[in-house]
Amino acid sequence: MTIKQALISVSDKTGIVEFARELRRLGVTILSTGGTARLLKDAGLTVIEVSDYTGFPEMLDGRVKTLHPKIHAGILARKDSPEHMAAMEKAGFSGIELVVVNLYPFSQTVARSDCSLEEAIENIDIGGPTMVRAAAKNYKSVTVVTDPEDYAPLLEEMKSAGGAVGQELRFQLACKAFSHTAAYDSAISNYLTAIGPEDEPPGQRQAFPACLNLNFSISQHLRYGENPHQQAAFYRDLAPASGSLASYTQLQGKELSYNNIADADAAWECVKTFDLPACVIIKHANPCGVAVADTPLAAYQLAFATDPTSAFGGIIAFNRALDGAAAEAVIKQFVEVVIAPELSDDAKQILARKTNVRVLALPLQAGGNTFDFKRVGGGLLVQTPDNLNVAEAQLKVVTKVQPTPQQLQDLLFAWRVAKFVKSNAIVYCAHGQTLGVGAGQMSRVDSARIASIKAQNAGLALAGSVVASDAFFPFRDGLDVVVQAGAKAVIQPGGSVRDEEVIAAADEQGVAMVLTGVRHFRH
Ligand SMILES: NC(=O)c1ncn([C@@H]2O[C@H](COP(=O)(O)O)[C@@H](O)[C@H]2O)c1NC=O
Repeated sequence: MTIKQALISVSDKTGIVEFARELRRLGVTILSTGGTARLLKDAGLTVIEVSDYTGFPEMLDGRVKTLHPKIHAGILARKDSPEHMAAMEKAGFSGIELVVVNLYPFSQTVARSDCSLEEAIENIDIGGPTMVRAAAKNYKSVTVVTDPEDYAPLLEEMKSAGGAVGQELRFQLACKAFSHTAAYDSAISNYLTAIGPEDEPPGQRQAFPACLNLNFSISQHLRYGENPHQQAAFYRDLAPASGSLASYTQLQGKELSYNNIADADAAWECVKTFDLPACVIIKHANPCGVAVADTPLAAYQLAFATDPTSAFGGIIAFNRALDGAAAEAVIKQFVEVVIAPELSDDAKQILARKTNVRVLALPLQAGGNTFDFKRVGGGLLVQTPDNLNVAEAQLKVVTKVQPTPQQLQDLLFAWRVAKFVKSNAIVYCAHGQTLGVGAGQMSRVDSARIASIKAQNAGLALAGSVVASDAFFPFRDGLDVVVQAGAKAVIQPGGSVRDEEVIAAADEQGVAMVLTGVRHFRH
């Protein structure tokens, strides 16, 4: 479909002058709205103002600019329909073969904490989506562009095809256009259904919209899901939070699997919470070894030592640049995925010896998802993420014995790890290293037993260790198990009806206990 006439009306004016200049070189007539037309004219381009074209001036503060039959008939007329063409001729209208529109910045506007409802409403674009949807519907006759990233490929195609655009690209751009307006309307619906009919101060807004619209775009089709008989795909947020897993760059290795991505996320979120150089090894969504040390190599060696059996086929994440020494150690074990903020050239070369190992580089930045989701039959559970990190000042010592400064440091480390272990979680630690992890048990006392068995299997002594419990001890039995195993200090939320009995048991056995006042269930 050869492009003779284009309509350009954009809020985001990135690259528009250069693009329009190339269109003019290809002999395209340009129709344009107020601000866009001014910009193009100032750049020396010949442009027809939409208001001159329709003979109808913009009105109502720009609420009506392009909403005119001459524009919409030009976009919606089917070139392959003799009836449409005859009707156009009778009306004296000409066709518009290219629509270049991007919308008022609604999401950016409402993201501002001082945005009023009135301002939000004025940033709801009406004429733009109308043209975009019309052009996308009529993609067999019209090309629609909503993203400046598409200017270059479109020009390339037009230049190579004498000013025409093929059906494949027109269809692709139409799909993108409908996704664009869907995401736009989703943002409006999410915003408006989260507030009342009156303009409320932003602080009083409900966090949860009455109608929750989610927009994700496909990042990759996966070979299969959690199991080979399940089909799967990975979708990314349209704008992933900074430093989140979806922003990874894969440097080498086999294609990521569904389980790889889930475990890589757990590893990355966990390792990101540490300030010191840290290493986290994940298996089946649980940390099987975590450590902080002076170097990535030392952190890896300590993390691996926690549970070498489970580390087999694990996902390993670092919060520091991976150097050659650490890479050399890592490739000695069977590893599925290695993640680091960056990798030295040495590390890259060493990992390249194991061509199957997936290596991901991810910017180490703060930021995370706004909501966590869990699908249940016929519904969706939504919550804010568990991004609470307890500080030393918030801890309450409840026993006669006070923890030593070293124990306090280890208790905080153990507490951070416990947050990433499936409940019921029991985590033994010492000197910035996990010694035994009990995960996902239905009873806390069993988790405590399993964690000590695992430490024993790894040849790690628990005498003098500290231990974290992700939620309170409902009875003294769990505490008795960890003390018997050798723990000398315990961190737990408190809040059980039997707290007194549990604290008395700690006093009786001469161990220190600190309460966090918050729990970290993870399911
Ligand atoms: N009302 C209309 O008829 C209308 N037609 C186009 N727009 C929008 O106006 C913006 C461009 O305006 P300008 O060219 O004046 O900078 C674009 O984001 C476009 O989507 C309109 N604005 C809002 O609805």
